Amino acid sequence: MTDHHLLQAPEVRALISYLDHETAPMIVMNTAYEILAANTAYERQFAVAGKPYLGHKCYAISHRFSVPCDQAGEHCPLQSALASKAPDRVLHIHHTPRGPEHVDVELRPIIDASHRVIGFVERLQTVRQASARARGSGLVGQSPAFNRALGELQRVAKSELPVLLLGESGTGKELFARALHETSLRASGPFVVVDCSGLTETLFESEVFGYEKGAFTGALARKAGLAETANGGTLFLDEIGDVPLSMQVKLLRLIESGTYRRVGGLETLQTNFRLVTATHKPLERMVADGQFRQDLYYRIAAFPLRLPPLRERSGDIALLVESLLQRSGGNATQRISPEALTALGQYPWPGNIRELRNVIERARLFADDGEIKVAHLGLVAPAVPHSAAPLDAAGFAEFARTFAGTRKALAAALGMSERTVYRRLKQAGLA
Ligand SMILES: Nc1ncnc2c1ncn2[C@@H]1O[C@H](COP(=O)(O)OP(=O)(O)OP(=O)(O)O)[C@@H](O)[C@H]1O
Repeated sequence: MTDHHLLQAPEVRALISYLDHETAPMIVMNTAYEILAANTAYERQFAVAGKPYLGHKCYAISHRFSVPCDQAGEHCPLQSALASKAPDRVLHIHHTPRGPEHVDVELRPIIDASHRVIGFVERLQTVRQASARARGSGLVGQSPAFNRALGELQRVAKSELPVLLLGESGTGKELFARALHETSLRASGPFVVVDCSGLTETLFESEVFGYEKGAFTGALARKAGLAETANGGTLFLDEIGDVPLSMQVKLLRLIESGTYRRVGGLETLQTNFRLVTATHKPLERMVADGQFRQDLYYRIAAFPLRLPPLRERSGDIALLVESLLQRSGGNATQRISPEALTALGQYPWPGNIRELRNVIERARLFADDGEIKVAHLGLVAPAVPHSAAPLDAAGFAEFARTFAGTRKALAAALGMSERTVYRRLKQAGLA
């Protein structure tokens, strides 16, 4: 059902031959969502052998949907480009010959002489800084909450705007900061991390600004500060909310003018970095309470990017667990039982991914037969909330037999009273 009329228009044929020399994968579509043409880069990266795509709907090819994205709960760039007659951009997960991948999609309408949209050119760019498949390192995720954060990261990365990452502890702020750097135009420059928590005023100053020989006892040689090391790259100030008030003014000057002085030095030095900061603290409230300078706050908060806590992206837990199991230091053949995965999905994760990592690393030590079971997780309530289907006698006995904690912990994990647990243990012949 290819739109031959459009395809044969000389302008479109010229366009197709032009696109073929583009290094980015590109396709031409009509307003009925059908792929009319693709360039060589698309063919190479996205075409599946033996699976034709010409004349097929974009949503069927890229998403295996039977309806357009907007009817499947996702944003459809074609719909909005059609309505606005202007380009639209979105981050989607596409099926590729390699499996699901994050793809940055930009769609431009082709408009005819009477101002009608007659087709589109779509440019697809695979996002390499995050994976929608299990991977032993780096950012992984594919839940809507994760995709939203990643989409924002893609938007801001290529600008020079300072980014403020907001998220609870263990939500991956450092990984996001690194991904931002790697996506930015400074990717070939250094990525320098300063952990501002627990640094005293003097330590902060000498770490960030460096010092001259003899600036203080023990300063035996001149030392470059991290602001200097970050020249040409990205400076990531983690836990910016912990920077002492007295240091905030020096930091502000550094950020505003790129100038600073080493401790004990007279010379004003110049550096040039992209600033990324992160905090789990309520900075706005700290500004209101006088604990954080307002001018510094405005300076760093140009682009606040909220990282979702794990409980808002529980759809990613299986993917994260699989990724953690691929990490070195353990037995790569280990698996997780479906029940254990369900229990992980119901736990609230106050410590986020860091806590998940610790739970999995600990559980691996107990999984003698290669399978991580609920009891190995050591989760305390509400791992199995009251709303979950009650365990039958066999399920209860299996759970109780393999549970590593005390009877009290068992009761908590099952959301039962200790008396009920005792009664059921007796019934199962376990007490
Ligand atoms: N999306 C993700 N995919 C894979 N691993 C992740 C992801 N997010 C976080 N992690 C892992 O979780 C752990 C915590 O991440 P990270 O240190 O970046 O968190 P953080 O928010 O900076 O924590 P804190 O605020 O406590 O410093 C790390 O082991 C990291 O590799």
